Amino acid sequence: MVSGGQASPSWQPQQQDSRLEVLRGCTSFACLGAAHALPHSPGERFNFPHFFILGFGKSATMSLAAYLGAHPQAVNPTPKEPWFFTRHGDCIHPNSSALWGCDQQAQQRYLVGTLHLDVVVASGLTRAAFEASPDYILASAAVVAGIWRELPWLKVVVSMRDPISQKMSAIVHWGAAALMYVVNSLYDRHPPSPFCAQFENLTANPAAVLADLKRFVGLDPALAPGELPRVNIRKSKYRADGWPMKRREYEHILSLA
Ligand SMILES: Nc1ncnc2c1ncn2[C@@H]1O[C@H](COP(=O)(O)OS(=O)(=O)O)[C@@H](OP(=O)(O)O)[C@H]1O
Repeated sequence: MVSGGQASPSWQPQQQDSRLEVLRGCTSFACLGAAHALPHSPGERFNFPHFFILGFGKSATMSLAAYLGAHPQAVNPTPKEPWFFTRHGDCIHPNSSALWGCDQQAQQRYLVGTLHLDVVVASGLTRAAFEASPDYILASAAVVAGIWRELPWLKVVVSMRDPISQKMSAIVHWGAAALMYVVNSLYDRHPPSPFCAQFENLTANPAAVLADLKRFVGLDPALAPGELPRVNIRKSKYRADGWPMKRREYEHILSLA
């Protein structure tokens, strides 16, 4: 067993340990790693955490997170956007040349308080914890490598949108056309490859894209909510009738795209 949830690098799972037993009480990524080195027992369905949703701004990321979060097998994070690896986990230590790692107490808060490890363990790994922090998609190579080092089993969902309409939406919502980068190749390189939810396909044919998405993350399609919600809809809040775009505005968007 892992004492206090702290798996030391030399710790080796005993034959009688099950993944679930090791996970119970884990308070560190090292402990999660030790648990995931053990095979699933029959009936266990998910890893912990199981997937991240990484969306480019204005690509229906919040609707996707709401859709998957409404699935009875999903466990929603608290808060919805934890920003753990980039802001709140004390993961990047300035003035240090060592590999980054996240603060130990912050890891515990994240695994237990944010991702609800106890709920997932109580379900016998039949529920999937996830999170959706928008800025992970733009994180530095060091942060992305760190995420993979700590959670190599993670499944990644990326939402994307045609850059022109993405920027128009950003101008309406935020007053500025946010830059959009290509998916960090480090996400791309790590198996399994991310699932790309392309906004135009998703909104034109939600049933087909959502069916593929549920297959990818392993949530039971029979239990899924019926429809993709409409979160952050421009028409309900902002400039419902659009605005006469100036040529220089359009050229600016084109230059960003
Ligand atoms: N179900 C559905 N159908 C059609 N369109 C949808 C849907 N859900 C979200 N959206 C559109 O996605 C835009 C908001 O995206 P995000 O939630 O990713 O925005 S944010 O970056 O998190 O603020 C925003 O785009 P615009 O309306 O073009 O501004 C939403 O309208």
